[in-house]
Amino acid sequence: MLTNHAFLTLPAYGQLKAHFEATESTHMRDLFAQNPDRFEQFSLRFDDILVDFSKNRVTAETMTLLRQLAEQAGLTDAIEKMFSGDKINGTEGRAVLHTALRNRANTPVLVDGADVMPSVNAVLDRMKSFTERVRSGEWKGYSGKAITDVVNIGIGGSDLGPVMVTEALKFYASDKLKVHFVSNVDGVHIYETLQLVNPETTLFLVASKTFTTQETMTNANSARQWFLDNGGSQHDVAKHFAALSTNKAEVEKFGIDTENMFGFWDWVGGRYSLWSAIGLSIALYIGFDNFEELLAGGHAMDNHFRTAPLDQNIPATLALLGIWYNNFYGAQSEAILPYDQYLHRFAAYFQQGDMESNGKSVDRDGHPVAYQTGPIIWGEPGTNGQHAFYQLIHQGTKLIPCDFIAPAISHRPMGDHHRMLLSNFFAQTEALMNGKTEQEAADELRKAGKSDAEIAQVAPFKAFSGNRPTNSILLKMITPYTLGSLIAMYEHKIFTQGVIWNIFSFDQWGVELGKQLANKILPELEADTPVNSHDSSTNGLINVYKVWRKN
Ligand SMILES: O=P(O)(O)OC[C@H]1O[C@H](O)[C@H](O)[C@@H](O)[C@@H]1O
Repeated sequence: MLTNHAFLTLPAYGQLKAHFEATESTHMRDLFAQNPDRFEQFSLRFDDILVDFSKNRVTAETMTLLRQLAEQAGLTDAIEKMFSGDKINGTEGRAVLHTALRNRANTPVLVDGADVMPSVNAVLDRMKSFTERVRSGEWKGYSGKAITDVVNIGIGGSDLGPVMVTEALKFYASDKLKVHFVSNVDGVHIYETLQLVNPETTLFLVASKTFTTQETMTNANSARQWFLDNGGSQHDVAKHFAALSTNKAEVEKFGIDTENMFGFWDWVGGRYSLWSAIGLSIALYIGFDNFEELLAGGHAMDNHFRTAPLDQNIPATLALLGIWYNNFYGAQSEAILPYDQYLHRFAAYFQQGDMESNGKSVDRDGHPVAYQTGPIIWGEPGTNGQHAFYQLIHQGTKLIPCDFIAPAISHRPMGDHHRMLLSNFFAQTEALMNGKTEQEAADELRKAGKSDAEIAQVAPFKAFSGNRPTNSILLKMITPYTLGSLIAMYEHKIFTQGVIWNIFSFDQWGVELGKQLANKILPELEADTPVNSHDSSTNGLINVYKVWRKN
């Protein structure tokens, strides 16, 4: 278990508060003017990843105090506890070991005294041979044809990771095998997906840690029914359905041959599970060697996080910067802005990763917290975002720290596209930092021949305050390896923040209440008689629905 502490009474917290008050009005423009080494001083490199955090509202003193905060919160000890299988998921009494799934060094990792690595390796071996059989065409559908389409049925952590990674690594995909993802319980999702595939050549992966999730089981049942209605027999199900789960009993009950079950363990959190059997759709799509590269990249970042001193530690640095804005500047959200179309689901993926982990308001002692915890995570790929919501980031009243992410080399070099894309990346972070004074805006208008009256009228609207913080994360290329490192980097950032806020990052009780109520409401929707057991709004909505559905 993690050691508890009171975040607000850590000595560094008080010092940071005073430091914040003393430096809040400092403009980054001045910090850059005063310190020509700012880029060298405030950037870190790891393999082919450069993290430039110099465009933040920090000085060397800020970073020192933030690192003290991490030390006082027991970060070093907490990291060791996570990696060595302590039950740091306190409310569920579980270890947190997604790092063991990508432990390519194969050193023993103990849970309750037993090394988990032999089981991890055994599942990886089975995933490998299955992947190779399907990709080579050796695995046949019921009519003797090779598999052409994989449909992953899962939701939350059993969907978002595979979706994000298969999109991000599309360049590495085989053109013989397509992947599709069905998550929403809205029948439209499975309906539209089934329009695209043929039962003879489709493999369904039912991905669910618990194998009890309503959406996934409903979609899996509909997929099986469609398969049986369109030429497949009960006997053929074994050739077309595999399960990715921790729950063998439920897999058997559903009727999937446990030969086709790829297991994992309760110490893998759903939102950290793409490294486990849940990643089978990734392996099938990009090949097992590439899946192993993804694991290797994650493992390399694990080693960095575990061993690098705090002033060199990339995930810890990003976490501390997040805390600086979240807890001192009162920032409510963080934007993740990938300048890479293949990373278009990256922000959505870390929406779950971060918000489900650190969206907590009770500390590890069970007391309500008196400070802000996890931020709202959102974002869209550049340059689309620039033409939609960047206005507010540049000139709105809210402070929104942004992570800009881009590869230096595009997998699809097309004319001048990539240079244009990157010129936008660099320009945006520069503009957000520097801004434009009203005087500069007025000078530009004067040069353009505007009258004094026009200038006085328009210049205030053309000024940019600047001083808006960004991290620039530049990768040489988005390869399976660098993507693995990038994902692990954010995972450990989230972990670090949870440790400092003294909250449990690996449970998600907040998703339960809505599920329970939906289960209560579902049977009420069957009858045509009106309901009156809820509040007037819920009753009113249900009763109008009951009337309207008849037309
Ligand atoms: O993989 P499953 O057991 O089907 O769970 C799928 C999802 O269910 C819940 O909503 C949890 O909050 C998520 O963390 C989880 O990823």
